[in-house]
Amino acid sequence: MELFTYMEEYDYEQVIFCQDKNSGLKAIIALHDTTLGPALGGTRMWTYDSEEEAVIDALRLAKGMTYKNAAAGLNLGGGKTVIIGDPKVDKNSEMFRAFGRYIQGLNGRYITAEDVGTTEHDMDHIYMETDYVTGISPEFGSSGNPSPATAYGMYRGMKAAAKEAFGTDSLEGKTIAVQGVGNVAYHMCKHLHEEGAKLIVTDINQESIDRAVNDFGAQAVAPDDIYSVDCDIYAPCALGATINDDTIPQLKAKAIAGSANNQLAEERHGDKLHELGIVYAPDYVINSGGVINVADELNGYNQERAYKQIETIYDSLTKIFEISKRDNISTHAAADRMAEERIESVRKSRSTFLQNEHNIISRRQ
Ligand SMILES: NC(=O)c1ccc[n+]([C@@H]2O[C@H](COP(=O)([O-])OP(=O)(O)OC[C@H]3O[C@@H](n4cnc5c(N)ncnc54)[C@H](O)[C@@H]3O)[C@@H](O)[C@H]2O)c1
Ligand SMILES: CC(C)C[C@H](N)C(=O)O
Repeated sequence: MELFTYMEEYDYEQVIFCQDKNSGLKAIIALHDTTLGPALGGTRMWTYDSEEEAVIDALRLAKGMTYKNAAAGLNLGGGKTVIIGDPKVDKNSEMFRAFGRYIQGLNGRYITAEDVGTTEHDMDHIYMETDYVTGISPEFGSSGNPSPATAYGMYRGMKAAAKEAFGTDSLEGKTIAVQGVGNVAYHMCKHLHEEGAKLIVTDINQESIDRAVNDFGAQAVAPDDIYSVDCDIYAPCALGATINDDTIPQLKAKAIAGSANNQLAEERHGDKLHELGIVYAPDYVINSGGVINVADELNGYNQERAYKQIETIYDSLTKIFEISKRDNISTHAAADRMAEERIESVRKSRSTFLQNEHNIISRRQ
């Protein structure tokens, strides 16, 4: 891969490779755009087939965070980390402490939190070395694991998508096909079950399936069958790129509303959904509840304030659906436009030189 060519094409600021032989740490921090403020984005730990695949994942996820934070109205830029390794066998506390020291070295340009494969406990180890970490244990005054907040935003966003697709935002009696019932989707399913939705779930982890079947009476299907099940809403909540040339023709759902980052394999798949009249809730808008929640820590965490802001995901999606209809563009293009306009207007308003620029981190003390 021609790394600088890729960085230039999508306008990335910086990529940092971190290695620590003692703990086995191999991490890639990608910083996409810090116009709005320091980059806030989670740390993913995953087994990648190649180093190139890991770099591309970090880059794609970091760009997604720029758009997510901008669309959510946060004064934060976009970045993300991937740690190469199997979270079940390769983790140790030294690894996260070593990683924390690399974050500290960035002096506030990057703030991290959880993502797939990392936990509140891992964030606590990072916190031993740096302040630039959120989603640590609540006893440190933090908001804790962001998954329940992401799930609540997902639930609100799914209602907005239902309103657009079916004319009512009630999910009672609706059939929702959930791919991946991990941290976020489990909490999301709880809200959906309480409202009377029917759930069809899949996962590659049998324990996660059993939990959803036992707790919510969900019907379980094999991983490859989730795309073609009879349902009203498809919720991709595992990893990215599951909306692609193979899966779109199989979908029976009228709406897509899931938590996974980078759901569209390519932008053209979002256009295809628009053509087919499938309501797509752009991933980085509907799944922004977690980042809204951890970002609130930078002001001294207040759950009521954070959840009030998470509620606005419903309105943001409604606005995106309106723009999509008005301008006959896909919903992901409408969301991108909203995020880019915000970044541009702030970029223009920040042209004046300041010796000591104020930013959100200065409020943290
Ligand atoms: N945790 C958050 O607050 C948050 C916030 C925003 C976005 N997201 C995104 O949402 C997604 C889920 O996050 P999470 O924290 O719940 O992660 P998680 O690891 O707890 O859950 C993911 C689940 O997907 C399953 N899975 C993986 N590959 C699969 C496949 N091919 N088919 C079926 N199931 C599969 C895993 O076994 C796991 O149970 C990720 O893409 C993450 O980046 C998470
Ligand atoms: C809580 C956030 C900082 C990170 C989260 N995994 C996301 O993708 O939004």
